[in-house]
Parts: sequence; structure tokens; C-alpha cells
Amino acid sequence: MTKALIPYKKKNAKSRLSPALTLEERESFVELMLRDVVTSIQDAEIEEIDILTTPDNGVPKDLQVNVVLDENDLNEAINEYLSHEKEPIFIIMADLPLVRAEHIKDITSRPEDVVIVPGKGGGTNVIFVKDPSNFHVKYYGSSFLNHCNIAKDRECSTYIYDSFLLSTDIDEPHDLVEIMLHGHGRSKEYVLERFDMETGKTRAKISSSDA
Ligand SMILES: Nc1nc2c(ncn2[C@@H]2O[C@H](COP(=O)(O)OP(=O)(O)OP(=O)(O)O)[C@@H](O)[C@H]2O)c(=O)[nH]1
Ligand SMILES: C[C@H](OP(=O)(O)O)C(=O)O
Repeated sequence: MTKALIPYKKKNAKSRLSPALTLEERESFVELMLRDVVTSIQDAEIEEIDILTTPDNGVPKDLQVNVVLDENDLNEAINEYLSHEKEPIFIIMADLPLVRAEHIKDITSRPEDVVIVPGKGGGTNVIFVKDPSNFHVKYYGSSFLNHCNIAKDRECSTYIYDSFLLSTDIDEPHDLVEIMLHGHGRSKEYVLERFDMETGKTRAKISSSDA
């Protein structure tokens, strides 16, 4: 049975959003994005969700998830987790509030050994791996290429899942407008409350609602 794994960091999360959000706002906002991701996974009928986080990062108690604590960095913590798993794992980052249940159902029903969803700029937003102990992750930098190479080295058949919404991780202020345009759930409510949208002849962008 497929399990979902969400790596999650709350403390000083999303430093690249600092030009738009204060520390307190970023820490509240990542929790709302996490809630939206969890809801979509539950809507996709994946019953077991593990949130991999560090001891000082409170996961809201009302979420129906398991909390797995590991103080090591992202790659070490995930690789330790994968090394003990025998069933398929759907690894999704917590900064993907645009994910829908349909994406998750499509990805987890693929026949290949590994499915990778690229993030913009070379990152990796989702990895679905059928045999987790035969895989390891290498996030940061051009992690999409790292993960394609790891799958190749392990002789895994691989599918690259092409999706605008799932490739849109929320890293930088300009990504917030995508939540206004295409989001749902609590993160969308938050962004609509906190910012205005500027539209015109150029791309839509956020502006401060109290400007
Ligand atoms: N368990 C764990 N998760 C992490 C850690 N660092 C980041 N994450 C999670 O990994 C995913 C991708 O992280 P980033 O996009 O780099 O998020 P971030 O580190 O909060 O953002 P920046 O400070 O802007 O780089 C998100 O789901 C984070 O919550 C970590 O040290 N441990
Ligand atoms: C974790 C990292 O996220 P990014 O910095 O690309 O958002 C990656 O996808 O390798």
C-alpha cells in the first residue's frame, strides 16, 4: 500500500519569501500549505501520511498524520527513512499547495518504478518510488538531474510527470501569485487576504494589500 512522505520544516521556513512575508508570517503560511497538501493526499485516498520533521518543528496536532522526527538535514533524513521502507512511497514537498488529488492518483497509478515531478529551475517536487530501499535522494542544486541519474543507475524505469501545477513550488515572492490564480484551500485564503493582485499588460503579480 502506498504511503506519503512530506518533509517539513517550520522554523525560519521559506527564507526566500522574506521580501514578501515576515518570519512569523512565513511560519504560519508554511503550515497552511502543509494543510492543503495533506488534504489533497487524503482526498486521493492515501491513508498513511508520514511527516518527516525536526524535533523543534511543531506539526499541528489535529492533522491525521504520523510525525517522524529526525534532526539530520533533508537528504540524510529522507535517505534514512527510505532505507527501512518496503512499500511504495510518494514523496511530496510541503510547498506544493497547488497539488490536487487527481495528480496524486495519476502518479501513483503509473506502471514505472519511479515517477519524478520536476520543480522549476532544476528542483524536484515529487518522487514516487515503488521500491524505496533501492533508491536514495539528493535534493538541492539541480536535484531533478540527480534523481534522473539515480533512477538510471539503479536501472529503474522512470516517468517524468509534466504538470504546471505540480511544478510550481512556492519558493519566491512571484510564486505567490500562482496560488491566487490556481490555488485552493487555506493557502489561497491567506494569500488573498494578505496581498492584492496587479494585472495589466504584463504578468500578474502580487502587491501589498495595505499599499
Ligand atoms: N525534515 C526536514 N524538512 C526540510 C528541511 N529543510 C527543508 N525541508 C522541507 O523540504 C521541502 C523543500 O524545502 P525548501 O523549498 O528548500 O524550503 P525551505 O528550506 O523552507 O526554504 P528556503 O529557506 O527558502 O530555502 C519543504 O517541504 C521543506 O519544509 C529539513 O532540514 N528537514
Ligand atoms: C529541495 C529543493 O527545493 P528547491 O530549492 O528547488 O525549492 C529541490 O527541489 O532540490
